[in-house]
Amino acid sequence: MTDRDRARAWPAPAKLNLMLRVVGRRPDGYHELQTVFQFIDHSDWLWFDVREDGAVRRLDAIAGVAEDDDLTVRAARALQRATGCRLGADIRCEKHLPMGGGLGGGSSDAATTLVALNQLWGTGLDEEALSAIALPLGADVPVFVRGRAAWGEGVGERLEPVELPEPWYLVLVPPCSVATRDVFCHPELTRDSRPITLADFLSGDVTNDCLPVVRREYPEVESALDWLSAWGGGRLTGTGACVFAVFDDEARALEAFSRSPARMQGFVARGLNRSPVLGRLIQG
Ligand SMILES: C[C@](O)(CO)[C@H](O)COP(=O)(O)OP(=O)(O)OC[C@H]1O[C@@H](n2ccc(N)nc2=O)[C@H](O)[C@@H]1O
Ligand SMILES: Nc1ncnc2c1ncn2[C@@H]1O[C@H](COP(=O)(O)OP(=O)(O)OP(=O)(O)O)[C@@H](O)[C@H]1O
Repeated sequence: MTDRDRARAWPAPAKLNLMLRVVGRRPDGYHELQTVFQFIDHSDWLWFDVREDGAVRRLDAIAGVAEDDDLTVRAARALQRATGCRLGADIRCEKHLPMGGGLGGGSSDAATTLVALNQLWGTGLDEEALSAIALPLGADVPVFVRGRAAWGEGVGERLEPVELPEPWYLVLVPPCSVATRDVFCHPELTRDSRPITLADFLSGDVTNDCLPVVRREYPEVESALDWLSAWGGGRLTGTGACVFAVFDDEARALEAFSRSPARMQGFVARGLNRSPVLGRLIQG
């Protein structure tokens, strides 16, 4: 990335679900969850050039995702529809976050697009209005728009900001992709967990109800979790495939990563209670 590119780039950070309980199912098939979201400083990067002709174009292809299905393009068009804005955009996206990884990469790309174009187009929507456009794009998009670590309920749209420790995480990316829909459709998914409180989570209840199903269906996830057990235990983010372990300092996380088997992809990242998108927004 050149210095000029870096100055104009917008981050789309990953999230981790530090716990995930499935506490019910709505009539439309969506699942009622309890979860805790925290951002990490590992991001996709996006660039926007405003167009006067109203067209929305994606300049970098993403394998397996058609331009009209791309969440950045859908987000830009949703913002145009909601505001009547006649401007368009050329959108570039440098992907670093794995797809189907449970890191929310596509959702974060969509949220950054909403926040950035709201500023660049001068459409002036507040956080509440942007979140309302975000939810139909995906259950994870609102938390990225709001940009604060949160306790989430409903399908993830009822969000309460939380201040958490900001430890270091070793995130392993198993060589498989997990479709969120497949996990939520699985006959053996536990759907009636007892709801807990934030205090329960803070005192150590970090269950992810998707784990037993994902562990069984994806041996690659199981072996990453087994390997992390030597480092205090691994957790699944969202519906996977990524798993993570928590460390007090970066050096120890890097040491663990350096000892992981060669076939294990991954990275070390810091937990963040504020999304870097908020900082980029202030910068203009
Ligand atoms: C698992 C999480 O990542 C936790 O943060 C999210 O709940 C998933 O969010 P997402 O990837 O934005 O999910 P969406 O794109 O809205 O939904 C994908 C599919 O997963 C299922 N789905 C998703 C979320 C939810 N609470 N219940 C569901 O049953 C639905 O079948 C849906 O068709
Ligand atoms: N810009 C985009 N980046 C990534 N995926 C996209 C994008 N646009 C659409 N998609 C689609 O969204 C799907 C989910 O991608 P995403 O990166 O959000 O996975 P994920 O991290 O597992 O999501 P989640 O944690 O929200 O379940 C992809 O498989 C792809 O088909």
